[in-house]
Amino acid sequence: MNSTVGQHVSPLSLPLAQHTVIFWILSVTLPLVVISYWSGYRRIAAGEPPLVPYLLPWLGHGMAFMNDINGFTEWVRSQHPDSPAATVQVAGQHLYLVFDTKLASQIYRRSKNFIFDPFNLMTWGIIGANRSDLEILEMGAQVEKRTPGFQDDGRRVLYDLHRMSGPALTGESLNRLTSLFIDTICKEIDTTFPENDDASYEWVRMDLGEFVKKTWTRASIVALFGSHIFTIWPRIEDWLWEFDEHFQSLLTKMPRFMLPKAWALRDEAWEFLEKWEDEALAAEKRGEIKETDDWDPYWGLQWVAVRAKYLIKQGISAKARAGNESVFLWGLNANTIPIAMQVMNQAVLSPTLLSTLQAEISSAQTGPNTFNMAAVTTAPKLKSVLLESLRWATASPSPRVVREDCQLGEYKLLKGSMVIVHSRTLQMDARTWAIDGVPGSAPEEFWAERFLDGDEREEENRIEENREAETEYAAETFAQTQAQAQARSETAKPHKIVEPISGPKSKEMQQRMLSMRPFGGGTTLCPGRHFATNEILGGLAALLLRLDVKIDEEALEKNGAPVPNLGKQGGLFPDRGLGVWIRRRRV
Ligand code: HEM
Repeated sequence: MNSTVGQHVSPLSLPLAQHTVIFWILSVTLPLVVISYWSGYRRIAAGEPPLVPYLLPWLGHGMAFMNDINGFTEWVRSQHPDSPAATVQVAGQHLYLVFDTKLASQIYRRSKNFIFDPFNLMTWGIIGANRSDLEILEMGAQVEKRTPGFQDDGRRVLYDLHRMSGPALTGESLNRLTSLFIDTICKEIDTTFPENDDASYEWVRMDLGEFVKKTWTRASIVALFGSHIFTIWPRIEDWLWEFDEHFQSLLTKMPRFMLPKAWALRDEAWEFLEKWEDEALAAEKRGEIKETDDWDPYWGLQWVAVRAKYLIKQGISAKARAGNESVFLWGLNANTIPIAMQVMNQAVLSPTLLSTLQAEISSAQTGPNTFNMAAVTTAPKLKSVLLESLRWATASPSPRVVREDCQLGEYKLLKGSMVIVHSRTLQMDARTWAIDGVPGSAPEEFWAERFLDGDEREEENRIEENREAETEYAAETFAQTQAQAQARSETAKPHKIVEPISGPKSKEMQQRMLSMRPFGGGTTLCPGRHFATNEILGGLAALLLRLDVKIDEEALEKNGAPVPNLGKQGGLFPDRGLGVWIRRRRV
């Protein structure tokens, strides 16, 4: 046999030129690898969380981290299964991955030292803020070090935007937003399955996830950004999901020739969102929008108009405003819609679960097609399915920068390093979630009954953390005393709107709830969580009151049941379609 394929080739049999190349490669890289190992271990300061070894000097675990945060964090956890935190090296910096619920809570509470604003400013820079915008945005922002020549004229844009969202997404404004959303869902369903058309009552085959994705996306855009935006930007829904695929890569700040699609999507958003704002302002000038309107087709929800006009007044450029709207538009959908798809899939995958949920919806019904939202969102089984979907299918990494050297539990954390609480690691820890003798309770399983015990205490814990963090944030932003800042935070404190759902909570459940972090915590605790709950469970109720849905058994057998696709952050999409039969329900 002449072929050398599969045969061992001795290095000695290589030509001299190749020997020389190998010699040089080895003499350059080997010392680097050795130094990197040696210095890597030594560079860890006394008391820092244990360092995970790495090969490439400076870059460290950077590539693995950027390529697959979820897989990488899971791998780090497997290297340090009993450690509350671990250190990894990313682009010359230490990054602490936190796996312990108590440490996570400390990070969220101590908002003065574990700061989020550097990420906020970085995102603004990527989506269009110019130098002057960044100077304005830095005023009052919590940063590790100030830009040279920094001046503060008292503007507080990041803080003000942050404080506006709480009131807009709770109370009366939340109710209005929810009804706009549910009305659009109902209209969309009525358009696809008209009530007075016999054909609507025949079974048709569909992919359930795609139907939910399309309908829910349209409804949330209409509710928040109005209906006129679809005329200006007919491709908006396609843009949204393409941007979702590419946003992460923009954070690497690689040049356009390396990320042409990602930058083109950002530019597309600039073009149409600038136009959206111009046309809304023009409609206002023409007197088509009254100041008292809480929603209009041009701006959408009043809060969105108020935010946009606030940014104009603060001197933020048109591109930065458009970029900011694009990230908002993306963020509010990219988390919620995948979870809505997961909830819907799980509801129909088990006929027993489906009929229990239908029974809960029936008892919340107020008319043939209407229901009481509070009764739906607090019904035990519906709530448990939502919480289980959030546990099973979110990967929300909350990043912070360490502002000063500090002690966190048993560890010393160094100034300038990054900390990440990766919700998924907590939500998938078998020691927290698996129950002896209950095989279905393994964390990788979707178990609809897992949260029947309730979640009231969880919401209280979050609000407590949030209040502490807000007080620190306000104290610093306005250079106030702790007492003044507390008074400011109290006036804008989040509403407690989650009701107890099924009696007292067991100790075990309270412990597990501390490991639920789909909505982050502290100052950045998601203010949209109540609206997300209404979108997902209210949307499910609206759909099940209008439509009969049953699984396409043949397709399920062929394709298998969907599981979360770990390829992104935040809400995780199902990894495959779910074929179902749908028809209009006879009432
Ligand atoms: C299931 C759905 C959702 C999930 C899992 C989710 C998750 C999160 C997380 C993890 C954060 C904190 C980010 C961090 O600390 O790094 C966050 C912040 C935020 N979310 Fe959500 N979110 C959801 C839905 C929504 C919706 C529907 C809205 C708006 C209508 C919204 C608006 C916001 C805003 C404005 C912030 C920034 C808060 C601040 O820094 O002031 N979210 N979300």
